[in-house]
Amino acid sequence: MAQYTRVAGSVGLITLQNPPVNALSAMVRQGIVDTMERALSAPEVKSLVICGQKETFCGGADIREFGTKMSGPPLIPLIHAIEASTKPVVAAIEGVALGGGLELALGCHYRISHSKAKLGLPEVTLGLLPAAAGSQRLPRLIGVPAALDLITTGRHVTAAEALQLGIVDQVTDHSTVDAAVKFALSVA
Ligand SMILES: CCCCCCCC/C=C\C=C\CC(=O)SCCNC(=O)CCNC(=O)[C@H](O)C(C)(C)COP(=O)(O)OP(=O)(O)OC[C@H]1O[C@@H](n2cnc3c(N)ncnc32)[C@H](O)[C@@H]1OP(=O)(O)O
Repeated sequence: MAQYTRVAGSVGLITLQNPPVNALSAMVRQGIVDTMERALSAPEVKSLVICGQKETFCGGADIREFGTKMSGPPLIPLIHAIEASTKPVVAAIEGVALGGGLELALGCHYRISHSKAKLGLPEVTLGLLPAAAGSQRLPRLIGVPAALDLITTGRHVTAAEALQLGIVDQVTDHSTVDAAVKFALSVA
């Protein structure tokens, strides 16, 4: 699921909740759809932050759903709706942003990362390719050679490398959610 709260007066905070790594289960995807709708329809909300509970952004597809019947909202339109949002959306990345989790962050307008976070598109290690437009959004963001390296190796990058490549906009050693809320207030 995803929890919705309003912080700092005008920031809608969406917190992914699916232990242990806030993977994109059907319930989490439905939670994102519902909380995005709520935040977008609230006139007092001027910008949004998406984070994960317990200092982990998102580990991607929920491996516990592999081999089960697909249910819940598909990821591609969900991420497109975030990207198309008229209110700026900031991803607050702690722990990991992997696979669909990084694709979700790439659909946000800005990304703030904790210095200890790891980011990557490990789909290739599962015999897959990033299928929620990560293979389009990442090259647009950082260029084709760097994106191809990440997509074809599946390697995880540190926050420092993600900043240098241009995947994230800011790295913090402190509270990532606080930094993202401050950033969201500044771009609203
Ligand atoms: C047909 C139905 C499919 C449903 C698809 C619906 C749509 C989904 C949308 C998009 C799909 C995109 C594709 C992907 O995202 S592919 C990428 C999937 N993610 C991964 O491959 C990450 C795998 N995990 C790891 O690399 C590591 O576990 C890591 C997150 C780095 C954490 O490492 P570490 O700190 O060493 O801890 P553990 O490996 O021991 O893991 C701790 C516990 O977390 C559980 N875990 C890890 N990843 C997932 C996950 N993706 N989903 C659910 N659970 C996950 C792991 O099993 C451990 O659990 P436990 O402590 O109970 O053993």
